[in-house]
Amino acid sequence: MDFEFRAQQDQVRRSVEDLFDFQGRMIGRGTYGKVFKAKRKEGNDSTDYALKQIDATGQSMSNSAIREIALLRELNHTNLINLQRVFLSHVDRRVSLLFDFAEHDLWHIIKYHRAAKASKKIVNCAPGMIKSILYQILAGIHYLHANWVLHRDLKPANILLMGDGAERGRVKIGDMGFARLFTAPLVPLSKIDPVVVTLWYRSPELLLGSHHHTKAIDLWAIGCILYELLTLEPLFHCKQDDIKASSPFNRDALEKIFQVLGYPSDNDWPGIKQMPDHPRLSKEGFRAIHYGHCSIEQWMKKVFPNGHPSFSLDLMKRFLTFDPNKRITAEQALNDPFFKQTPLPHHDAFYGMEIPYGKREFIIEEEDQQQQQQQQQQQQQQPAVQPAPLIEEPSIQVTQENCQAPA
Ligand SMILES: Cc1ccc(-n2nc(C(C)(C)C)cc2NC(=O)NCCO)cc1
Repeated sequence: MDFEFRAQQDQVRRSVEDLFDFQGRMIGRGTYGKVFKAKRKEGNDSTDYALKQIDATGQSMSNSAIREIALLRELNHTNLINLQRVFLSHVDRRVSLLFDFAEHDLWHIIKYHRAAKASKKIVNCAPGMIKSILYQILAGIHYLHANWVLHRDLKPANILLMGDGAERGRVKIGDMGFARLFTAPLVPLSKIDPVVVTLWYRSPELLLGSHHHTKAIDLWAIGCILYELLTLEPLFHCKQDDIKASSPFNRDALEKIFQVLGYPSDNDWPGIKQMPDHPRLSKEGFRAIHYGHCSIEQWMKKVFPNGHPSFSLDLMKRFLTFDPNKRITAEQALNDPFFKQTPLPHHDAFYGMEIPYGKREFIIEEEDQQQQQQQQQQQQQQPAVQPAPLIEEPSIQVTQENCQAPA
């Protein structure tokens, strides 16, 4: 290495700390890094950025950083998160990725509407909001699939939406890689298991041990997200006990899918018998007869006895098709008549409404928490405050009474 040239470069090269202010403004933490809300220190650029700091000390971390940079620099679509710049710091072996900052995401938006429903607070949403969000998700995923890129972990937390500004209401699909992106600020980050993943959006072929990740896997997840946007409840809500150790076969997740869709017949999914874990279905006591009365029509009739003004059950069924080879593609979904009916999808999903959702909250680092708690104790001479429990979604059975999803 030309150490003299490198020393010269280091002199002129400005570090991310020189250029951006982000200390104490962490908005996410996960398997390989932290994400901060950052602002330029100089000039009159008042834009907010998301700064992802990856500790590339370990081999796997630097491999994931390389993979992320290599992928994102090849992608360019209005509905995908945009990698603006990369900073490499030799000193602390840290990689910093600068992204557009998205104020909102579907995890928070759904949580907001659930809380409003629970407290019987009416929230005015534009009639076409869900349709616009769905259309933009499909547009972003269609672009990924057209470039032979699969997402593999679509879920509400990975569907970002821009706040007020030039791209107001624009969906930006990301991959936050956070098992629990947002926690109660008082929970020490070290208590969060970064590996726990949610099964709620996982397709039946993956649950039956398929080793082939396909585009259809992403479309199943979109069907689950659509349902959750409409009802504010996860469609296939199942216990998330120790998923790390278990095989892809998850009894609870499959049980929930069969309860909603019924048990797949050989005609529904001829290829089910070739699934690696198909033999476990009968061993684990699954019988078609147990689900004879179950179907998505029955399920939706229970949830929306009078139908729902802004969605198409046919389209929902096309996403939630057992056989991945029969499942709708992103391109077919974008061309569905649903998107040609008023209200038409809009590039601003919040078009025609005020944005009621709060701004992102900063996550307090564990050491800061301890410092804060010590200060609180000193002030109050009270016993140590126990960390608040993780925010877990309470599961409530969706009924017509409590199902007032955003229109
Ligand atoms: C290792 C790795 C982590 C994340 C990504 N990734 N992939 C995408 C898609 C949705 C455009 C495909 C986006 C990202 N990365 C991010 O969204 N990064 C922002 C905060 O983590 C890729 C690779």
